[in-house]
This record gives sequence, structure tokens and C-alpha cells, in this order.
Amino acid sequence: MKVFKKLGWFFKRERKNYTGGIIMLILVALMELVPPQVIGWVIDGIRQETLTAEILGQFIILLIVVAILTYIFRYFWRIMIFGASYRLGKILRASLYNKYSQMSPAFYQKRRTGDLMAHATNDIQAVQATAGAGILTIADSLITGGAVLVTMAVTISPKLTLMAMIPLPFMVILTSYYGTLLNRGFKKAQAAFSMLNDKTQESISGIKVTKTFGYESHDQEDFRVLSDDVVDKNLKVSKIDALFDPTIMTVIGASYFISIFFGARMVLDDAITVGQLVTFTTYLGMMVWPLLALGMFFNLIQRGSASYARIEKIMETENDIGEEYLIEDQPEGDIHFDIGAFNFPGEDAGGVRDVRFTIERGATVGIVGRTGSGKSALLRLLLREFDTVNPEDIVYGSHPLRDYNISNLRAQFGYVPQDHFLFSTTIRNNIAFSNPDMDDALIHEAARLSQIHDDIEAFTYGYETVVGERGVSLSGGQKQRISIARALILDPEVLILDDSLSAVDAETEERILESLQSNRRGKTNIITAHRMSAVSHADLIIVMDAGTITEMGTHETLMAEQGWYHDTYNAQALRESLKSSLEDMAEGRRN
Ligand SMILES: Nc1ncnc2c1ncn2[C@@H]1O[C@H](COP(=O)(O)OP(=O)(O)OP(=O)(O)O)[C@@H](O)[C@H]1O
Repeated sequence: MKVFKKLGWFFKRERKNYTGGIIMLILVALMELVPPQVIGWVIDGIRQETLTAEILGQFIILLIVVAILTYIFRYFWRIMIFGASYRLGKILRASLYNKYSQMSPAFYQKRRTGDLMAHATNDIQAVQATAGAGILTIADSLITGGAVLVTMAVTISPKLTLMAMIPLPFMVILTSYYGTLLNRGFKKAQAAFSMLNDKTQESISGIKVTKTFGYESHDQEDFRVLSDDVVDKNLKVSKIDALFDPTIMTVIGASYFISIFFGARMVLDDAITVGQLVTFTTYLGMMVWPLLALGMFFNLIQRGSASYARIEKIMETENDIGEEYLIEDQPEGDIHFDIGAFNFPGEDAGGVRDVRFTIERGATVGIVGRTGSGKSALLRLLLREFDTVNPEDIVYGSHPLRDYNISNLRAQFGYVPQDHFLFSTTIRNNIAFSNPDMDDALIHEAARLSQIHDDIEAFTYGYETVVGERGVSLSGGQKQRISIARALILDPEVLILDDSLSAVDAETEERILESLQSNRRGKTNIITAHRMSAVSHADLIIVMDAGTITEMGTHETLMAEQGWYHDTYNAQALRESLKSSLEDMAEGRRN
């Protein structure tokens, strides 16, 4: 029942529809009371020889009118009550989706995609059913059941009605016990479904890896185990579910037995007529649905409340990144890092230590270092994917990052993440992601700057080529350059390339860097890389190791220091020159 209280806001909002729907249900219940009465009157009419053709004709017309009215009222309650419940589904889906899109990466790190998808599908469906079929079943069981009971008591015999109802309390006790079991079982079944959902999503995304490693049979086995678990848990739910109907039917059977046993004696004692006993038992037959509906109602609200609790848990999760801000201004100026220590949420070690440097406005800053040294961590802190403990740790212009409206802050950045992602749409739409109405000339210009224009033109459908899961497969370097074009088109105040040149050859890298230099004058660029050549022209180079800065300076000063940068730069330059000599030799041999 708690779930109804929690959905109070929605019932209030849809007051008119629910009131209208319930009035329609009351009218249907009243209409349904007429036929048994007519049957009783006809039987008594025959027995007392008072039934004429004219009276019978009137009864038939009455039954036809009742049937037509019932049809109309049924049609309207469905539209009103089920229509409202679909709107609840829509509202819940929208707020859940909004919540998902507001949450920080830390939220997604802790949760499985399949689980989040299950909330948006199965759980919402279960809550929607509570507001639709749940309301119908409780209203119907109370209205029809109540109306039938009152009619039985008033028009036939209160004593017989009371006796017929003796078995009812057993049913109430048993069904509420089943309800508790059902809630527990349903929660487990939903959790198992989430796991299966997650497995399916991951297997499909990782199908290439699975096939390359010949892991299909293991994968199928993993899937089978999870699928069996879902079946198992749902079977348990069904077993509890299956107890409702027999219990109700047993109770109804007992009521029938009592009614016929005592009713027949009352007929013999002339307390009621045979027609009245037939009407009474027909009414009793009409109690089957309200009682079944009561059972279904318990079932539905248990499912609904289990699902609502799962949705609520997500909705109540606080975003790690605070949304409050102090100033509405666009951030601009130098960016100062003064981080004493930062750990990723839930981690005691790793993260970043003693990172202090300034990125001057308009400068190009390169961040290099071994893999896992904390390069991306710095960028993610700058983008406020995570927050440092101390707000003053990163200051943009004259205010800490956290003082700015997060949308204003992020609007300053053009970010090309390490794990570039293309949407399942055309190349054009991928590049013009920030503004789909963007002029084609601008899109082509951004593609030229990121050295991908010629590749795109070579495709049969050019910029209209569909990429992503449903489209053509692009090379890693092509995807990277499309991602760069997507960021460049914004002409951002700060361009962030997180290892975004790793999949292009040295020559293409050189051309991209040159076009950045000439086209982004006065704008800031932050480039993380494994190839020193990608940062050697930078105004400031930061070398990271184990989460801290080990070297800092320009190419010249770092070369003079003869540290990690110097060694890596020389080793890479040697490798590169050897590679081009070998290529030249191979070319010479071919000619
Ligand atoms: N969300 C996270 N939660 C916990 N630890 C993390 C998280 N992200 C990164 N780390 C850890 O922080 C450290 C630095 O990671 P980071 O991604 O910044 O390295 P990187 O220098 O960019 O590496 P690469 O060159 O391989 O991209 C690593 O040890 C990594 O495992």
C-alpha cells in the first residue's frame, strides 16, 4: 500500500481521470447487478405463473440496455485509468533519463549498464501496472464486491450473506502472506534480470573480442547460467503467484457450499424463494472476480513497490559533483593547478599528489608520462568529472572551478577523450554533434583541420556515411580524427586532446599539430600523449609519474635536464628515423 502513498503526487495530478474511471467502474458494477435479479424474477414468474410474454419482452429490453451501457462504461474506464498509467510510465522514464544524464562518471563506474536499463524498462512497467491494473483491481474488488454483497444482504438475506462470507478472512490472511513472499521473490527476480541484461549488453558490445579469442562457448555458458537464474527466480515468483487463484477458488467453493446448504433449508422454511436462491448463488459467482482481483491487486502492488523502491534508490542518489555554483560568468584566463592530494572515489591510493602548475591562457601545454601516471586524471579533474576535496585546488581565471555553473565551465572546453566514441549516425552529424544545424562549410573546415576531410570524401556517401554500431567500420585513426573535428568545430577556449593522436601516423600528427598552431592562436590547448613529438612544440611540458610531476619545462629545458623526457624523446626519435630509413629502403627495392 505504501507504493500508493508514494504515488500520491501522481494520483493528485490525474485526479479527474481516476475519479472519472472509478465512477465508470461503479456504474459497471451497478449494471452487472441487474441480470441476476432478472433471472430470479423470471424463475419466480414461471413458478408463480405470473410471467407474460410482455413482461419477458420488457426484461429482454432491460438486459440489452444494460449490456450497451456496460460496454460504454467499460470503454471509458479503460481509457481513463490505463491512459493515466501510461502517462506515469512516461513521466518516470523522463525523470530517470534526466537523472542518468546528470550523473557523474563515478555513478556509472559503480553501476552496470544492464541494471540501469532494467530500471528504465521492467521496473517502470511494474510501477505503471500498479497505477493501472492495480487501481482497477482494488477499485473493482471493492466496488463490485461491495455492491454484490450489499445487494445480496438487502435483496435476499443478510443472514445467508453473512454465513457465505465466513471463509473470507482466511483468504485475506493467506493472500497477504503470499504478498510478502512475492515482494521478496520479485526483488530477486528483477535483480537477476538486471544481471542478464548487463551480460547481454556486454557480450554484444564485446562480440569481436569474444570471437577473436574463440570464447563463444564460454560466453554462451555464462549466458546460460544467468538465464537459468532468471528462469529459476521467476519460477519461484510464479509458484507463489500460483497460490493465489486456488486459495481464492477454495474460499469461493466453501462459500458456495455454505450458501447452498443453508439457502436450501431457508427455501424449505419459506424464508426465501427458489428464484432468490438462484439469484443469490449467481451473485456469489460474481464474487469470484472481485476476490481474484484482490489477489491480483496484492500481487501487482508487491511488484510495483519492489520496482518503485529500485527506481527511488537511483533517483535519491546524490551526484558526486555538486551542482551549486556562485557565479554565472564564463570562466576565462589562466588555469592554476594546486593539488595536494586527490584520490578517486572509494580508493585510498593512486590518484594525484602534489601537482602544482599553471596553464597560461593561449598556451599549449603537453602532459606526458608512463601509462597510468595520472595524465587523464588531471584532465578529468579539470572537466569536473571528479572533484578534489579542496575547492581551491583548481582555479580557473580568478575563481575555483566549483564556483562556476558547470554548464558554463564545460562550454569552455572542447574535449577529445581517449576512448573516442562515435554515435550511430552520419559522419556529418557526428562532427556537428554540438549543433546539428551547423553550416556544411564549417563542418568541412573542422574536418580539414583534423586531417580527415580527404578520407571522408573518399567514402561512397561522403559526409553522409553512417558510422557506429549500425554503420561502416572506421579505422582507429579515422575515428580519432572525427572526434577531433567534433571538438574543433566548437572553436573552444580550451582544446583538450587526451591521447588523441595515438592512432595516427607521425606525418598526420605533424599536420594536425601544425593546423592547430595556425588556427588556434590565443586559445589554450592541452595535449596528453605517449609520443614526445606530439608535445615537443608546447609552451610547457609536464612529465607525470605515479600521480605526481617529475619534470616540467619546455622541450629545450627538459632536453638539457637529461631526465625521462630526454631519454624517451631520443629513443622515440631514433625509432622513428630507423623506421623511415627501412621504409625508404623497401620503397627503393620496389622501384
Ligand atoms: N575512476 C577511477 N577510479 C579509480 N582509479 C582510477 C580511475 N581512473 C583512473 N584511475 C587510476 O588512476 C591512475 C591514473 O590513471 P590515468 O588514466 O590518469 O593515467 P594516464 O596517465 O592517463 O594513463 P594512460 O597513458 O594509460 O592513459 C591509474 O592507476 C588508474 O588505474
